[in-house]
Amino acid sequence: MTEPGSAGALVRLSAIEKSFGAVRALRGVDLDIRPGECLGLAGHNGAGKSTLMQVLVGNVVPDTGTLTLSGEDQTGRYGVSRARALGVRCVFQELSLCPNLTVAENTRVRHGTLRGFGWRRRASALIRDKLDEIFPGHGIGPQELLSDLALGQRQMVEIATVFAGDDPTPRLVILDEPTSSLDGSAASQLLAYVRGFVAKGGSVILISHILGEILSTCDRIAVMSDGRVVDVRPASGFDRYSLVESMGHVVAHEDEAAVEARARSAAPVVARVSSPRGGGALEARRGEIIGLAGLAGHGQTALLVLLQNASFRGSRFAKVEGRTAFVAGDRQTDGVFPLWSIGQNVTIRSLRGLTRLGLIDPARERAMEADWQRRIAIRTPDMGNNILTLSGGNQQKALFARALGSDAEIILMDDPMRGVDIGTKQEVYAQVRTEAEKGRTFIWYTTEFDELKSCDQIYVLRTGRIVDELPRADLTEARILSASFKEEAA
Ligand SMILES: Nc1ncnc2c1ncn2[C@@H]1O[C@H](COP(=O)(O)OP(=O)(O)OP(=O)(O)O)[C@@H](O)[C@H]1O
Repeated sequence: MTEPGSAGALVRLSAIEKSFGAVRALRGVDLDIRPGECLGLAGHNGAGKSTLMQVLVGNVVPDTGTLTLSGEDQTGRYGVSRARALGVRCVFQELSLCPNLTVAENTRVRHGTLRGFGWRRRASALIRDKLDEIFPGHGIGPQELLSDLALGQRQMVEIATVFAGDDPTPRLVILDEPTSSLDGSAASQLLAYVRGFVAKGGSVILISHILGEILSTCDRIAVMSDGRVVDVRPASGFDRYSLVESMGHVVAHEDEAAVEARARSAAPVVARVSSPRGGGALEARRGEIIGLAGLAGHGQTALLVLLQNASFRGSRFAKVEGRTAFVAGDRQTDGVFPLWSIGQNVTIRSLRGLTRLGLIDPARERAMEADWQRRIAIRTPDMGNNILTLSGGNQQKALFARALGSDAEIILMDDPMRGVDIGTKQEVYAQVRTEAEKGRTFIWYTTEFDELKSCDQIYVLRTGRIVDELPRADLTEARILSASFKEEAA
């Protein structure tokens, strides 16, 4: 689908095909990227977006097709170092920095020219300046260990290392779901920076499941489905609904997606956290969907972990009445068992209920796997495949299936919709609501404001304390932002 008027393309991909065993990830992709433009790339989980980007950065060699950069055919001689030398850089969906190195050391790993006497000082200055430029007020020190940073901060470092340096100057930067673990404020900072970068002649490919940011930031949008580019238009030619339609989904209007505001039920309290660090207390009643909001890294994950631990060992600060399951947001570190199959990853939390005569019954295990593959649309030809053969969003679905399919009465969700496509999100929201109506309780940390509309009661955290509590009926973005920033504004 090469468009007219694309003669000056920086990159041209033509008829690109790639299969992984039986899976045809790319089925003849044609796409141009122009200098000075931000191209949005949208599509369902498993559509082939990340695979296409892996071709662009030289990690994956296509089976057939051609890649042209600045008019020069790269076929047969393209790889990671050539891509880098030509100014192609990428922020991957799964963060790729080394957790046991500092921010500055990670910068050194990415930038080979930072060698010789004084490299540490130069690396620190390079990353500090870029972080200051993209994310003013970030609060990250170059000598901090990556493993000590919150997920959102790690993502900021990853983004800053990719834009930093001129060895050579980045010409095309691919951002694969860059805002998925950033809070709204950091996400806006990044998108403003992207606009500035393309205004100076750089090119950006922005992959995101958050359609608002694609629509507001990109000049053109390409939609992928089942390994093909099925639509390319100027961003002004799409709105939220036509974009979702072109991805092959039917979108619910926001009002339908939101939970109807209702008075707080008189059901028994099943989870209680007493005034962490001197703030307000949290109470969750049976059948409620509780939202946790606030800037990323302000204690929401710690609160969920406290509840999870309290359900096993008890705690002075939290009381939990019932079995819990945890849906991790940081799937790489806390979610998937990387050596196991997709099916094993789904059933692990439910094995006790799948036994016969004290042994795991393989037939019941397979039945549960098949049931959840269907219910949550995990795209794979075989649930026996390794979990890492799934696209990022499909891995996240498997983690949902693990929790929802378990016997847990309280589901703790740590910003779990990262990377999940819009169609699946709507299905999961509906399932959460149905399960809550049946009496399950959800405590749900989210960095997406729209997801708070699915909650009954919302708590805002700042510096580890609960600083505001509001029912769904009082939810406004202004109120969440004001509670999140009050101290800084004072
Ligand atoms: N290394 C691999 N081995 C086997 N299958 C793979 C591999 N990498 C990708 N796939 C498959 O290729 C297809 C495309 O995956 P890809 O990650 O490109 O999708 P995506 O559009 O980026 O999805 P998401 O939005 O979930 O990130 C999927 O069916 C995935 O399971």
